[in-house]
Amino acid sequence: MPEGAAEESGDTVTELRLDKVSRWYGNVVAVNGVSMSIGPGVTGLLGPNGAGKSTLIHMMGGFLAPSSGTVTLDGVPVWRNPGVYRSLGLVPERESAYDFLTGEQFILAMAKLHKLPEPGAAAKRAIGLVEMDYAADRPIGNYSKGMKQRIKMASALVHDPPALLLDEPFNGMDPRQRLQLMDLIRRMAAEGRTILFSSHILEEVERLAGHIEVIVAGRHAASGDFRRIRRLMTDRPHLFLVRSGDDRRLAAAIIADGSARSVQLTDKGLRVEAVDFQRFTWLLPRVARDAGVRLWEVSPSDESLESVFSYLVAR
Ligand SMILES: Nc1ncnc2c1ncn2[C@@H]1O[C@H](COP(=O)(O)OP(=O)(O)OP(=O)(O)O)[C@@H](O)[C@H]1O
Repeated sequence: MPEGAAEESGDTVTELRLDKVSRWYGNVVAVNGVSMSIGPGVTGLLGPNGAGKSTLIHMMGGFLAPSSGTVTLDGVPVWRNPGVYRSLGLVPERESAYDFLTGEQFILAMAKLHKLPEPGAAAKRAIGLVEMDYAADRPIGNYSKGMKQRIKMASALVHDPPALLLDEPFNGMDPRQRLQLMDLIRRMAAEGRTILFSSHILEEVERLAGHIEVIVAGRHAASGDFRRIRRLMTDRPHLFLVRSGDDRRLAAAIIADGSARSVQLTDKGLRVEAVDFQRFTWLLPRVARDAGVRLWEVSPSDESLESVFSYLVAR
C-alpha cells in the first residue's frame, strides 16, 4: 500500500511492533529479546506474575526505554517521541493517586494535558464512553475498584487514540465489573482500535482476546488464538509431585490405571509424569479414592515452561 493511503481512505490500521526488545534492571532481566507485532482487535498478553508484562507494556507505551531493541508504532519509534502519545492510551495497573479529584476533573485535566481543542467536550465524551456520567462529579476516592478502572480507561481514551494498552485491567474486579469492562473493551476494538491487555489468567484472555501472546520469565513463549495456546499448554507431559497417605499403594493404582507415563517413588513423594494435564488432574482423585488412599498434595514439580503453563491452565 502506498504511504498515507490507509489514512486517506480513513481506514487506518495501527500496528505496534517489537523488535528483539530487552529490558534489564541491574542484574534482573525483566524482558529478554521479545519480538512481536500487535494489530487491530484485542490481543491478550498472558503470563504469570513477574513474567515481564508490565515492563513490556510500559515500553510499548513509550514510558520506559528498552535496554536494547526497538518498539515502533506504525514504523515510528515510541521512545523519546512525544508525538506518539497522541496515538496511544495506557492504563497502568496501579491505582491513580488523584483520589481528591472528581472523575470529571481528572479527565478534564488529562484532556488539557493533551492540549485538546475542546477539553470539556472531549472529557464528557470519554466519560460517556465508559458509562461513568452518573458518578462524574464524585471524588475518585469514593469509587469502587471497577469504577476506578473505568475512569482510568476514560483518561486513556480522552484523546481518542487508535491504540490502547491495559495492564491487568481486571485485577480485583468482581464478576459483574469484569463483564462490563469486557464489553467496553470489545466495543473499543469493534471501532477498529488496536488493544493489548495483560493478564495472568488464561480464562480471562480466552474470553476476550482474538489473539494471545504468551510471555514466561521475560521471554516470548508462544502466540496464536486461544485454541492453539490451550493445546500448547495441555498436549505435553507434565511432572507432578504427589504426596498421599500411602504413596506405594497410590503408585500401583496410578500405574494400573494408565493415566501417567511414569511414576517414581521418591523420599519427597511420588514423581508422576502425566500425559494429559487435564485428564490426570481429573482422574487422580478418583484413582486415589478407589484405592482407599488419602491425597495430601498435588503440585507441579518443575520450574519449566510446561509447569508454568499447566499452572496457568489450572487457575
Ligand atoms: N523497577 C524495577 N527494578 C528492579 N526490578 C524490576 C523493576 N520492575 C520490574 N522488575 C522485575 O522485572 C521482572 C518483571 O516484572 P514485571 O512487573 O514487568 O512483570 P509482570 O509480568 O508485569 O508481573 P506482575 O503482574 O506481577 O506485575 C520481575 O522480576 C520484577 O521483579
